[in-house]
Amino acid sequence: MTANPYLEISGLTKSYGSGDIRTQVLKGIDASISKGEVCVLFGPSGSGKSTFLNLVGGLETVDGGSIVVNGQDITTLSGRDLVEYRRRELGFIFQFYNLVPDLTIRENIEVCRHLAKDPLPVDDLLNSLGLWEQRKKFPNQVSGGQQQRCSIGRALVKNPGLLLCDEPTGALDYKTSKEILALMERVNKRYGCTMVIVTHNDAIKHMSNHILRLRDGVLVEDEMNDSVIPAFEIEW
Ligand SMILES: Nc1ncnc2c1ncn2[C@@H]1O[C@H](COP(=O)(O)OP(=O)(O)OP(=O)(O)O)[C@@H](O)[C@H]1O
Repeated sequence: MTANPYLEISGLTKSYGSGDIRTQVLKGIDASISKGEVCVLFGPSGSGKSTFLNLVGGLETVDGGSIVVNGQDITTLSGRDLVEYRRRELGFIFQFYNLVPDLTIRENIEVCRHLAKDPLPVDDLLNSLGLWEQRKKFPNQVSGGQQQRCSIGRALVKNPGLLLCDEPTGALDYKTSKEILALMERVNKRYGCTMVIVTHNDAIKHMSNHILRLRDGVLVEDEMNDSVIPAFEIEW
């Protein structure tokens, strides 16, 4: 167990369906993630990675177990409290950017600012994400990598404690993927947010402090990595 965990998961279970077609997707997961860690979650297709992320993100309800985030068991929350948890504590980054096409890059980031009590300054974010020159453009006028930078900005502007990333480089080419990973590394250092990254890309483990691996709904690997390699030096 990690001392002073930021995210502590105990006995987490989840199934879908009912009767004969009931599938047990998560079969009792225990995991502890410290504040500021970059944690990567691997596993074959169908092993339960997205389900895990959705439960931690409060997007789905658990069958059993607890998910304590920053001292609060989110499995006991409902309605407004759950909305408040997602607003206050979480940023989501997905494979597809889901930007609003009619808003500029700057506006796509700004639109989430009012959700937070203590948002980050947008100009500062645009600069640290390398988007200052693109700030007045619309999503279809910038590259895929720049759109992903913008979606990272949208997740970050709320100043979340926890960034949940589902295949953040899945739609990007090799060079752009490395740039985005390097950016996430800088973001983690600069803003101190804890990251959980779901990916199929095994190379990402080298830039992570903590490696989790699911197989068929069971956690089969839970290792700390003491020799983190900067994203730009990783080859795959
Ligand atoms: N809403 C749902 N209803 C029924 N079954 C579901 C639902 N969501 C996920 N599943 C099933 O749960 C299992 C785990 O799915 P999940 O998406 O968590 O896996 P994953 O490891 O993220 O896979 P991938 O790498 O392909 O995205 C799969 O068998 C999937 O079909």
